[in-house]
Amino acid sequence: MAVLDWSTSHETHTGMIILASSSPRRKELLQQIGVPFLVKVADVDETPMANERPYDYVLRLALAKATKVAADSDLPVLAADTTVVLNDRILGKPESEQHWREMLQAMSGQEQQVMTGIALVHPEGVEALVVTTYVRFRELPDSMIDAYIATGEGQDKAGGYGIQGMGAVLIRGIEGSYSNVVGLPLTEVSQLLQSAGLPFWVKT
Ligand SMILES: Cc1cn([C@H]2C[C@H](O)[C@@H](COP(=O)(O)OP(=O)(O)OP(=O)(O)O)O2)c(=O)[nH]c1=O
Repeated sequence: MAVLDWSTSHETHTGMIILASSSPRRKELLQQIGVPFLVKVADVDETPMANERPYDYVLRLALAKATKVAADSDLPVLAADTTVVLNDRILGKPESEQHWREMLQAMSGQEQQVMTGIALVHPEGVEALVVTTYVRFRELPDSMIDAYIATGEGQDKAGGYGIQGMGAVLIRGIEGSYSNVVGLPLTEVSQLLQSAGLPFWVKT
């Protein structure tokens, strides 16, 4: 398969979609499975609604991002939203160093869920779903939390860590999709594209 930087290519191409995301991780993941795409960023308020369940929250935001970008686009639009869920509570991106430390302390030795909502808006309709991965953290001594915060790595990420980076050492194990934790569940994305009739290299 030829390697092209689809995300910066502006030539029209069969199967081209728009990725409605500012996330470099999502861009890399979509490139990884050979989907041709352009990037358009969806500016959406990510504040949870009062008493909103995490599942409903990630689904709502994925749909909001996809439909916002689709309003000005002719191509199919894919969007996603990832959050970390601990005891049914949404842990978003750290708002301060204190908040970040508290999140890591709360996740120490615990199992959390990482939920990603994905939405695809295409000429035939709108499809959306949520994928959940279970992530178990090791016990984190305060010295390790301090050292991880000092790396700055998890600051822009849900839950304040990145499994794909140094954050890998915080984790005892996962059950479910790895790419889902990084921000885009690739198996489900491929299934969504196929069910919408979009050309994809996996033939079933
Ligand atoms: C838990 C975890 C999250 N993340 C990332 C995935 C998402 O990019 C981010 C969660 O924030 P999101 O709001 O889902 O995404 P975003 O703000 O980065 O991008 P956009 O809304 O424009 O699509 O956290 C990791 O990269 N690694 C991890 O281990």
